[in-house]
Amino acid sequence: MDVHVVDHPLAKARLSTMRDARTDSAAFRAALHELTVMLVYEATRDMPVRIERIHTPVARTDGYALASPPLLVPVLRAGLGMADQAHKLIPDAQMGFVGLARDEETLKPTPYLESLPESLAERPVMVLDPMLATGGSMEYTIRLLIDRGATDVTAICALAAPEGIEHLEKTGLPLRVVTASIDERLNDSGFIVPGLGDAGDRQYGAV
Ligand SMILES: O=P(O)(O)OC[C@H]1O[C@H](OP(=O)(O)OP(=O)(O)O)[C@H](O)[C@@H]1O
Ligand SMILES: O=c1cc[nH]c(=O)[nH]1
Ligand SMILES: [Mg+2]
Repeated sequence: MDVHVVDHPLAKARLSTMRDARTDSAAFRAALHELTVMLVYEATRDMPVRIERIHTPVARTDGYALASPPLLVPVLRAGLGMADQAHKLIPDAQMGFVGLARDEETLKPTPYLESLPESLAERPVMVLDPMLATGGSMEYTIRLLIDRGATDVTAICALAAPEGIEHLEKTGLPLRVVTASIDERLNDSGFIVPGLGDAGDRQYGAV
């Protein structure tokens, strides 16, 4: 599995704002928006482009666009905070939605929403979820996509736990992960350490 850590001072700065317990919801959402732009920018770096001739006011030249804009799939709730920014960068993208809530005791994802195109054959997919902890929610989401024929899946996460990366690696699922940090570990409650707390609660309030 290819894991790409976006090790950039500006990404680190946004992530630090998100980590800081003094950051309020509005500032947390703003930092996640900006970090998402950086992560999606890096994740799309090697995507194939379509070239067509265009006219500038001065001359003819090559114009570029993504050959196959990805399907964006935010994982609710926390991934919603990445959806608009990713969509602004890739306006031609379609969007699907998956809703999962992790059980606090078992740490297993409980699905409550699935809105995806029937076939994803030949379509790149970008899953948006700020947190990759045990990896259970990401594995569940990836399996939904693969069941629909997806073969080119990238998970975009603000941060990840080593345990979650290892778990996904062991599944053998075809997947690429782009993240701003691989943190130290998970604690006994399944939270990432040092992490940033509950990414859904920090954006939208506790449920
Ligand atoms: O890797 P895992 O151990 O599965 O944990 C990661 C999941 O936990 C968070 O969602 P949560 O279940 O808290 O739902 P929320 O976004 O509604 O807060 C996060 O956004 C991931 O989806
Ligand atoms: O640290 C964590 C782990 C899972 N989900 C979160 O929102 N935060
Ligand atoms: Mg949550």
